[in-house]
Order: sequence, then structure tokens, then C-alpha cells
Amino acid sequence: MSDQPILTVTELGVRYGRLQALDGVNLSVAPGERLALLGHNGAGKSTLFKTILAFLPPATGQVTVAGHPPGTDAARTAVNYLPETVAFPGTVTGAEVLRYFSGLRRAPFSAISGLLDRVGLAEAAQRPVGGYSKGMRQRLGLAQALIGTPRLLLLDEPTSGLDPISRRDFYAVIAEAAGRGCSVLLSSHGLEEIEHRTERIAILSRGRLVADGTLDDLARRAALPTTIRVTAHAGQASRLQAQIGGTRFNGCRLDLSCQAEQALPLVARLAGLPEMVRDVDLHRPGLSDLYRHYSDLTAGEIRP
Ligand SMILES: Nc1ncnc2c1ncn2[C@@H]1O[C@H](COP(=O)(O)OP(=O)(O)OP(=O)(O)O)[C@@H](O)[C@H]1O
Repeated sequence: MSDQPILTVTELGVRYGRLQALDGVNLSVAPGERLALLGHNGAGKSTLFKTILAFLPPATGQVTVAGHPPGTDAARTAVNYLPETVAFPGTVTGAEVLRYFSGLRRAPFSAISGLLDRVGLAEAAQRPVGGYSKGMRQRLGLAQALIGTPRLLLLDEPTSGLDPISRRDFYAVIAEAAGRGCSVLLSSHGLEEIEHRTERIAILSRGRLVADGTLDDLARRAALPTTIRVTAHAGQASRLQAQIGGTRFNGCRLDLSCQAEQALPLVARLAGLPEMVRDVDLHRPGLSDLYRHYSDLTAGEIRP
């Protein structure tokens, strides 16, 4: 497998008339890598997808897919796309949809039944898509996106509207594709679901890339405090606060805030005060804390 990035985005700027929807975006995705693209509504996620797919031209900068400009045959062959809301004609069956897209992509029809099976639609394959639930349509969309073994999958909020089991299955199929070397660029507002299902996270804010790295990278750079929630025995909270400080909440709870490396020594100190401390809960910053932190930054404030 080549180590060359499957997707490179360099100083990309995209405009809708006077609106600068993307500004100076740099990003690359390696083979087999799953990258989550996060950002508030209107941050520019769909615009980035549309530019990679050649639906929109860059105003500045450039994009390459498998080393080729978007829209060229080589780039089109390499990338498949699943929009947030998939629409298929209601009268055709699931199997017919996949035959149609297989024909378009010159992919073998022999792969269709395996794909339908993998997304849990084997039994519904001969039923008209008009009778499919939203989750079934989305799974058919995923099967469609996997036709022709693409090297890059663009998934625009692919799990919105899916129930938790369907989401889990959806990510399992995506992980399998990544395991075969397919790169995945996935936008989502579901921070919890992507936290452990992607290798890297990129955050767009008002058209600018404000973070790009692994969860650990982003946490280290943000240096957000760890919170230690201490529950005191009845009547001991004031005495405990006098010793260790912290902010008091309802009767018996104290919150202590510290840097990550200070957390364990502090917990050890609390363990030495069993007459006052009933329980300790360590809260390290998660993706939602990091997302809030980076979304409030502007691109000029990114630390290397
Ligand atoms: N066709 C268009 N014409 C004019 N402005 C547009 C068009 N499409 C998007 N925009 C604007 O470009 C900016 C980026 O929109 P985009 O759809 O890329 O955001 P997004 O991050 O995908 O948002 P969401 O999470 O809501 O899907 C927004 O300010 C949006 O209003």
C-alpha cells in the first residue's frame, strides 16, 4: 500500500459569491486513515466535500485525490460519496440501485449480494426502496458508497437519524473498509460516537481549520484542566475544603481543577484522607470539551 496521501488539501479557499466558505484550509488523509471532520452548522464541512468531488471549484489553493485534480477520471474512480440524506427512486429495489451504480462505476455485479448482506439488507434486496426505513436507505447508501472498492470514502453526517445499534453496525462496516486500506473522511455532529471510531480529528470553524490531530494531540495542545470530583462524608465538606481547596457544590461535593500530570498525586493525597473523603471521580477532558475549546479559537491561534 502506498504511503502517499489519498487526499491533499492545500491552502484551499472556496467562495459563494462574497461569502468566504473555506479559507486557507490544509489537510491530508493517509491510506486507511479515518478522519472525523467536525464543525458547527455552516462551518464549511459540506463545502469541503463538494470541492473534493469537483462540484465546486476552489477560489484559491488546490485539492488532489489519489494525486489527481478533482473531477478527473482518476479522481472520480478513487472517491465515493454518501450524502447526509440519500435519495433513491422509490420504485426500484435495493439490488437494482446497486446494479445501477455498479454499472456506472464499471464494478462487478457479483459483489452486489455480498454488499447487501454486509449492510443487513439481504432480505430486503428485492423490495422497492420506497418502502425502506430511513436507516435502511442509509445502509443502502453505504453499500452504494462501497461499490468499486473506493480508495477514499466521503461520508457527510452518515449516521444522523440512525438508532444506536444501526450506528454501531455502520461504523463496523466503515472500520472494515479502512482495514482494507480505504481512507474515510466523515463529518458528524455526534461527538461521542466518533470519539473512538476515528484516528484523527479535524475541526472547522467559520471556514478555517482550527484543529487537526489525534485526540491525544489535541488534548495535549489544549492543556485543558482535569477535574477531580470529591464527595465528602456527611458534615466533612468544609473541613476537607479548608485542607485541599476546590469549589463546593451542594452539601458534600468539591470540584478540584488541575493539570493532567497533577491529577494522580492529588488523588493519592485524597486517598490519605479517608475520614473525610467518601468517593473520588476523575474527569479528563473528552472530545466535547476539546471541540468547545478549539471551536472558540481562530485559525491564527492554532499551536503547533
Ligand atoms: N449554495 C450556497 N450558496 C451560498 N452560500 C452557501 C451555499 N452552500 C453553503 N453556503 C454557505 O457556506 C457556509 C458553509 O456551509 P456548509 O454547508 O459547507 O456548512 P456545513 O459545515 O456543512 O454545515 P452543516 O453542519 O449545517 O451541514 C455557510 O455559511 C453556508 O450558509
